[in-house]
Amino acid sequence: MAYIIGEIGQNHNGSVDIAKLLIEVVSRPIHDKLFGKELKVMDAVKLTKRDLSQELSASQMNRIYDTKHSFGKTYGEHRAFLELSDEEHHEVYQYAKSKGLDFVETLCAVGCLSMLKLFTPDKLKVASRDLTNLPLLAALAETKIPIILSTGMGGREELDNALDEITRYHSDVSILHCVSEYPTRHENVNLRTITYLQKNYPHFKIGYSDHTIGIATPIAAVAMGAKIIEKHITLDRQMKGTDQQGSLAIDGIYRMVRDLRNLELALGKEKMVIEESVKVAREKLERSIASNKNLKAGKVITVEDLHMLSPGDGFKWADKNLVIGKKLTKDIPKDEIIYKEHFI
Ligand SMILES: C=C(OP(=O)(O)O)C(=O)O
Repeated sequence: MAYIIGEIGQNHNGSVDIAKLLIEVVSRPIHDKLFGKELKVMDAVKLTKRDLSQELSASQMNRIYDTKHSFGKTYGEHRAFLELSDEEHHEVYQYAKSKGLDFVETLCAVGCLSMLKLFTPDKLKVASRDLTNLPLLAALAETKIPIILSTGMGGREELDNALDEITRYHSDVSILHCVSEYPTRHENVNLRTITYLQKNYPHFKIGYSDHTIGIATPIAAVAMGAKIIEKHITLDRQMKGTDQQGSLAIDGIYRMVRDLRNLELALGKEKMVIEESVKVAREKLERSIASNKNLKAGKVITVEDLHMLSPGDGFKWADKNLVIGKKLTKDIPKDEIIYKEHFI
């Protein structure tokens, strides 16, 4: 089953309570009315930690940021408002674990590793923008915590360099196909890259980090064999914040997980099998050899006497030679199935 990560990112709007509320919601199992079963929603939630001293150029940090989504007068103030402290990350981690969820953390700079003194996330995520940040990759890999690597801005060369760096320390690495376009238009998603990654990186788990609107693309990614799905989640798509509108709210999260889990069940086996469950329909609806006219006892059956009718519990046409040439032991009216006990 695919491992589903709910990316909270900055949709907590700087509030531990909002992060906890989201975790509370995605840790509640959903009851699938159609199939009468309970489904676990997310396997993990994810937060992102930035070190603002290692984030942006001074001019970018000091630029006026005056939009309806801004939480500060400058972009730097806005970012600072959205940043949770190490202790707050720890609190959210503990809450997620208490709710039975894994906790994944994107660490955006070497300075962020201080957080690991407080707790150990289940996995570390490398955001697409840091695929080429080899010093950061080395520092993350040195912790020996499993790594999930996103590739939304890179190609083969960048990915190979990143893997070379990380695998100097360990090889518990998963690779996520991703397109860093927000939101990603469907024509740019290139889901077939998942197949490319599966073929070219067979020793790594391949997944997909989604930025499209809606739920079709992550579900299709699972159909293509993605083993990890990351999707942005929010309490309400109308909330203040640049990422809220492109994220899935509760209803969408539930639908995605329900459809994705049902799809996994539906993928089933590769060979052609006649399932037990089909047998009822098969007996009722398939065709059997039947009389196409009134046939008298003693008649030797010929191909001209036969056609095919339902139900399907008699002879198949492929077995017609078991019937043709046999002598009827009783009258068979027109349009009746001819069974074994009707002839010798
Ligand atoms: C931006 C992130 O990831 P991705 O590149 O997969 O969107 C992240 O993990 O913070």
